[in-house]
Amino acid sequence: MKVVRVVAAVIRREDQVFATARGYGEFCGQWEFPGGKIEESETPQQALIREIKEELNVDIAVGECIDTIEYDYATFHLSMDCFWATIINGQLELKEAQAAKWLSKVDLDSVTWLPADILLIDKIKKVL
Ligand SMILES: Nc1nc2c([nH]c(=O)n2[C@H]2C[C@H](O)[C@@H](COP(=O)(O)OP(=O)(O)OP(=O)(O)O)O2)c(=O)[nH]1
Repeated sequence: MKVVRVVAAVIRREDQVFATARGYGEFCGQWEFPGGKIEESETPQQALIREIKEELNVDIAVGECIDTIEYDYATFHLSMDCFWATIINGQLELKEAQAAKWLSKVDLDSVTWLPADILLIDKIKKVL
């Protein structure tokens, strides 16, 4: 099966994390952490800084890796490196997402996550 390597940022502000709803495609309307595919020659951290600038127009500092999520979708295998991140410059703008929310621990179950993200949410809950 095709392997898609993705990187995602769990942007943190005090006890909240920033989630976005997909604005297009197969998973339109479902919630995720901003990020995208790692291009050849990029490190995961470089890919994450680039994607967040493209999608949200802010600069981030990339922190520790939370987990690498491995998940089989119907047509591909997802391998997703998930990092803590903080905004270091700029105001959030939604360039691609249809909606966004800052979620605290008790709000994490209130949105419909992409299937692969369920595995990550438990880890985030332990830290928030
Ligand atoms: N960014 C992101 N992608 C996720 C998450 N969970 C999850 O299953 N995915 C999947 C959905 C997509 O199949 C893939 C990410 O691809 P993408 O479409 O965002 O990447 P991209 O912007 O580089 O690609 P493209 O649309 O330009 O082709 O990973 C998540 O939390 N964040």
